[in-house]
Amino acid sequence: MALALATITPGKPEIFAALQGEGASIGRPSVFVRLSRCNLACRWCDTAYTWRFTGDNRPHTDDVAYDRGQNQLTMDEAKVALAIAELGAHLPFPRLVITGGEPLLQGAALARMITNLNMLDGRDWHVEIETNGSVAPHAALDPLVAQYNVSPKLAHSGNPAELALVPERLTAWAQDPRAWFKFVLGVPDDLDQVVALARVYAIPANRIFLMPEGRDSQTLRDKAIWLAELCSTHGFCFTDRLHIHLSGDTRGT
Ligand SMILES: Nc1nc2[nH]cc(C(=O)O)c2c(=O)[nH]1
Ligand code: SF4
Ligand SMILES: [Mg+2]
Repeated sequence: MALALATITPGKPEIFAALQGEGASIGRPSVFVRLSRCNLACRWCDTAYTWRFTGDNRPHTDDVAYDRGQNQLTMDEAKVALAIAELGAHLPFPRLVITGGEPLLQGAALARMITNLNMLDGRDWHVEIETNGSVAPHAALDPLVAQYNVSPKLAHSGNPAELALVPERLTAWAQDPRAWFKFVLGVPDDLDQVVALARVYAIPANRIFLMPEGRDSQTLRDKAIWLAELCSTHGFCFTDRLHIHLSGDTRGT
């Protein structure tokens, strides 16, 4: 059985070790696996190579169409588990961040992969899933997940709200203590939507992170100035994008 993964270079799966760069676990040493495919299409998506394949003309700031054969790789679940175990063998607290794309589109295969990983490693990995929050986790996957990093997409993403903001899902995440919310803001006015969602779905403010939208260090610094101020005023948490400051917008980091 297989997973569709993103690639670092053609033929090389995007599985790597790095510090978690965003959110509640920022700075923690982790192994990452990036899955291919997404159900949304954000204009400013920094991983459009996971979904914007040739023939997909949905709007994106880069307007690049990616060759599927070069940017997507089908890999046996057992081999994915082995690659993760090798990269994490030295970690005293094994943490796996599963990202994408939208990883919850491959929930059943992920459940098998994680079960395999825990068995072959002999330790129970702390699994975090980065999700856009519009897809329900597969029943077999959910008990294997310690943390959901839920990033619902606001209007500036360009997605229709009925695709990006699914009421039953937002209600469920708000009630799940494993779920941390991470809202990407482009301009200060985007905050109004966060405040409205937090109110409608009763999302606790101490589980809400605001993150600047940007793919280079200077943009993040510029936006951090007003975003940090908004966090202080409204009682939300701030998160930077550590990996962008360290490595720029680079695959496998
Ligand atoms: N270091 C690092 N941390 C991350 N946290 C979330 C990431 C993502 O792309 O979802 C990411 C990533 O791509 N790299
Ligand atoms: S939900 Fe995430 S992976 Fe999908 S298009 Fe938006 S930013 Fe990209
Ligand atoms: Mg990212």
